[in-house]
Amino acid sequence: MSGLWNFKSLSEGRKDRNYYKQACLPTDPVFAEHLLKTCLEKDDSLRIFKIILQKGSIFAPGKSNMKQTIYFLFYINIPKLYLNYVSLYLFAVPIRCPRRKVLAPTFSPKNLKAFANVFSQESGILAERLKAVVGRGAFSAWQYMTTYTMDSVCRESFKLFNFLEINFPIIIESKRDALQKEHLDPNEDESLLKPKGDLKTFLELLIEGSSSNNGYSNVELREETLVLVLAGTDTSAVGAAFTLLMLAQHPNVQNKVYKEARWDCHVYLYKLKKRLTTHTRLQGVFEDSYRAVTAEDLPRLKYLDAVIRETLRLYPPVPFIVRKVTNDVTLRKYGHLLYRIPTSLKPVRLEAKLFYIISGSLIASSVTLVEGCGIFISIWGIHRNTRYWGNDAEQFRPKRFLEPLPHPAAFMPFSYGPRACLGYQYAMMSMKTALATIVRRYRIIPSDEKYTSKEVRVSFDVMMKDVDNFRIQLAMR
Ligand code: HEM
Repeated sequence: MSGLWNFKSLSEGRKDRNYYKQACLPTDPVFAEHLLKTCLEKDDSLRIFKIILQKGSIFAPGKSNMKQTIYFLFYINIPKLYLNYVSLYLFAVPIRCPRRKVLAPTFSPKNLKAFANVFSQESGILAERLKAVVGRGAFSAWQYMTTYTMDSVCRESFKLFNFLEINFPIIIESKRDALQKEHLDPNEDESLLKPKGDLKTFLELLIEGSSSNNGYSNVELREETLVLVLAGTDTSAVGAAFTLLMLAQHPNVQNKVYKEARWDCHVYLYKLKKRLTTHTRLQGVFEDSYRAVTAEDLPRLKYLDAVIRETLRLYPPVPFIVRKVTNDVTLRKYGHLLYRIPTSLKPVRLEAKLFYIISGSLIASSVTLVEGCGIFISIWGIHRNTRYWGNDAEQFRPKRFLEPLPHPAAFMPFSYGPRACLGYQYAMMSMKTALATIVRRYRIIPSDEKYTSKEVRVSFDVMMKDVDNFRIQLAMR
């Protein structure tokens, strides 16, 4: 990951203060939190994605209207970190990002509950597919996990192949018509485009959310659906695949996850049996560990939740976020540390009054990031910052997530602030369902049993991945 630090930086010095024109790489949550709440535009270095996704949510302009420096100075002077958080939240003027406004209700609790059925069905299919590799030595889990997330998202989006063809406007129009018709006549037969049951596709939910004048146009609908497909597939697949690696390398952790899933299953079964004495034909479905995971199970799988979070801490699928400064932002000293700039980024002309050199890094009393400056928030660095996570920051220890966070922004795999990931809960539910289903059926073993704690080597291309392609083995329970 060191490559992340080797980009070129040019600093334009201005008198009395430190000005950074090009690069800023905070690894401290205090600064990251401030920057993520004040700098809402994506940097131009991401223009290749802008070309693909056009103005889709991830790159849509975000309007920041916070008086950043004042709030920041206010909250860094308050000693209790959680108070800092509350004060910033209360003082921040709400952000208006029209694209996000329409997209956000798609992830309402009601819709999420309905999506859980899809995860459950797709996890069952995933577990069946994995049967083919059980007991047959090492294989790459990547293709299985990415098929699972792609199938789940696409079932909720619409038929991907239709989407790839040019007839997207026709699909939208027919869906608009169908929804309107349904609205007028609720007894009408179900549209062929609509999946069975309560579940609405992402596209239908977005069209519904676009019924007012401020809703999406057809072009915007296409952009947002593409955003959901791209943002929601590989990210969750990477998260789940890294968790499989961690479970393979830490058998004790895996045992706890397994016990939690089984125990939970029994409690559920017990309650269900009491209720279902007359519905005996259903009992067989729930009698063994093959029972599908339901939306109600997910909140109870607390240890699994901690395991996934600890994995995302050590191996965040999106290891850094790129933003652009649109108004000068000043970061000031707090505690003993101000701002760490790797020596390779040492500016040519720096005119601050106070400098500290700590182990090859330059620490200044205040840093002003000028308009146009690109910011790389290092999620990787924040997640391994020993100041917050302790000296064992590099260790896999899921128990940390059963305790309060050391700082609200110390854990941010889904980013932080007004432009944080919209699919956060969706992703957690999807990963939990798949992992709980796999662990209940199979024992996960490292690709080479001799190296149980082999260090994971990562590479970075758009997302962070395992160089060895997430290789594991499976055995029947
Ligand atoms: C483990 C899985 C995931 C991770 C690690 C992840 C991470 C992220 C990160 C870091 C950002 C923000 C980038 C920034 O702050 O500039 C983001 C934005 C976004 N994500 Fe996710 N994501 C995940 C899953 C999903 C899923 C499943 C969906 C939807 C189905 C989704 C939809 C979005 C959208 C729409 C945005 C743009 C939000 C905005 O700019 O207003 N993500 N995600």
